[in-house]
Amino acid sequence: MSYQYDFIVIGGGAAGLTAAGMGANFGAKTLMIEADKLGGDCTWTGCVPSKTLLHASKLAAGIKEAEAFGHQSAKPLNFSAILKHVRKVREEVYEEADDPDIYRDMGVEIEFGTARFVDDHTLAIYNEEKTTIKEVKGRYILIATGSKAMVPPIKGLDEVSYLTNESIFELEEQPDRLTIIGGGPIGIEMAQAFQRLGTQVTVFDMQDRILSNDDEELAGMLLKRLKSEGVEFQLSAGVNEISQNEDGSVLVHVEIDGEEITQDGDALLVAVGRAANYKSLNLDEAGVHYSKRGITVSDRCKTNISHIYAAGDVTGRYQFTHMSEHMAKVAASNAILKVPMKIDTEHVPWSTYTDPELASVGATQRQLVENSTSFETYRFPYSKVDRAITDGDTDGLIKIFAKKWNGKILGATIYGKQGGDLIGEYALAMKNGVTLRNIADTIHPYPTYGLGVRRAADQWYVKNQSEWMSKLVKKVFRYQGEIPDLSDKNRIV
Ligand SMILES: Cc1cc2nc3c(=O)[nH]c(=O)nc-3n(C[C@H](O)[C@H](O)[C@H](O)COP(=O)(O)OP(=O)(O)OC[C@H]3O[C@@H](n4cnc5c(N)ncnc54)[C@H](O)[C@@H]3O)c2cc1C
Ligand SMILES: NC(=O)c1ccc[n+]([C@@H]2O[C@H](COP(=O)([O-])OP(=O)(O)OC[C@H]3O[C@@H](n4cnc5c(N)ncnc54)[C@H](O)[C@@H]3O)[C@@H](O)[C@H]2O)c1
Repeated sequence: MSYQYDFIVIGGGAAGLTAAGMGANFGAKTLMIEADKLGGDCTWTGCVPSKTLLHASKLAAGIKEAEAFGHQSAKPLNFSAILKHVRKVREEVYEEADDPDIYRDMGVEIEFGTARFVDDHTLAIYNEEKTTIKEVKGRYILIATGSKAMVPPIKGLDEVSYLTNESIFELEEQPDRLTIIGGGPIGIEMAQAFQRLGTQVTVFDMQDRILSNDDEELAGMLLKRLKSEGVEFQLSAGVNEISQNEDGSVLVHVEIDGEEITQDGDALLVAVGRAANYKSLNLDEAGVHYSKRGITVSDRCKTNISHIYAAGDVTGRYQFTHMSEHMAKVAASNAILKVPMKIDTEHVPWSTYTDPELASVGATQRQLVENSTSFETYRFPYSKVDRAITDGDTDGLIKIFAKKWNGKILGATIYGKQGGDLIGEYALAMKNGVTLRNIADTIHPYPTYGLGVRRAADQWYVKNQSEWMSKLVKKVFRYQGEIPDLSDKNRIV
């Protein structure tokens, strides 16, 4: 069979862009098909606008803090100007990283339109009027069509106006009161951003905690911080119904502990998870297997059809930009280069970009306990990180889960300033077999937050210091001092 293309990539988000670039780089005749604009969720409706808004809200909080130091107050903030700035930054990122010409220069051909399978090697590309523009055949095909906000089956939701990540960054007017359903990363980041910009935020979650994929203790610290900033939380809250007042405000009817409460808000954000984008693809024509969660792939990002791969959010596995890129690399390596590569499931880092940040890598404490893995927890509070003290925010804690006898790191989690950046050091260490002892013995500059990473690793030495060894040293060298009390298991040095 002859194919027009060696490699066809459907979707031009983080996964698609990475894979298409790789394909062209290795001489595969590559076509990328995109239904909208290159850049996908991350650039337009996800990471970039959310992180820009969080930064704007951090500045707003900083202005308030500066007033306490005697600085003159700035002008009241202009919400629509802030949102305009958010949208401008998106354009900048697009021009710098996602502009089609960047990819054309790499040798990638691009077609704008929606792709659907005609058979397992053929795709029809159609426009908004549903007219087929052309049909293309590819030897290898990568599906990277991402995800969109999941709409939960709550009574009345389809009759009210509500926001998702696709519409929240298009707001022109600031809501006085914002109700958020969902205490996951999207709900929590937006809760802090809007609260700091002056909106009264209330978050509802059906679980009894927020950020359920993160360490319970650290997520609890973040919850406390957000409450202290004025965000209201209703947890273990099952939303029964949603309705709208005549003035446009949205009523959320919730049951908590058997009691009905009604929350009135000027706007409602629904952030209860993601739904994979596969319905437009006609997967049955290609025989590709999928479930409600997304397209089923192996650890090599291969579907059940040997020449069709899938990567990123559409697989429903790890819904992060860096994992979309990583999966795309795995898929392209296997398809184009025939280099067997698997998804690195053991060293996945993630971070929620609140202030302070909450970041993790590797196994969580809960996973280790569930798997009956033996481990020790090494803790180090930000109140002992000098840089946190000089910056005036010591709210934070580093926790490392590691093997006691050799300091092998199994997982790490950080709640505190720069947590998202710091977690990369543990990811690098874990991936390359660097132990807590190695980190403890590595010189880190003073006074940085990174020094906290080293001092947390020092705790491995502290916990492994035994009384008999200290006594032996004292005896051999005939020292005169007292051996400190080493019996306190929670001693932090
Ligand atoms: C508010 C928010 C904040 C986030 N913040 C972070 C963060 O800080 N860090 C992080 O790592 N992750 C973050 N994420 C997650 C991140 O945005 C996604 O994991 C990532 O963008 C997924 O990339 P992707 O390539 O798989 O899909 P997408 O970026 O969604 O790209 C899929 C592309 O496929 C196109 N497409 C769909 N169907 C078709 C079709 N049939 N034919 C042709 N094209 C099609 C779409 O138009 C889209 O451009 C955030 C998400 C949200 C919603
Ligand atoms: N910083 C980041 O890396 C970042 C930021 C935002 C989003 N993301 C990605 O996007 C994904 C989606 O984020 P998300 O926050 O929408 O989803 P999520 O699945 O992570 O969290 C959804 C929350 O909504 C709650 N929920 C679900 N249905 C509910 C209902 N009917 N009533 C009340 N609560 C309900 C769940 O208990 C959960 O806590 C994340 O998992 C993450 O992969 C990443």
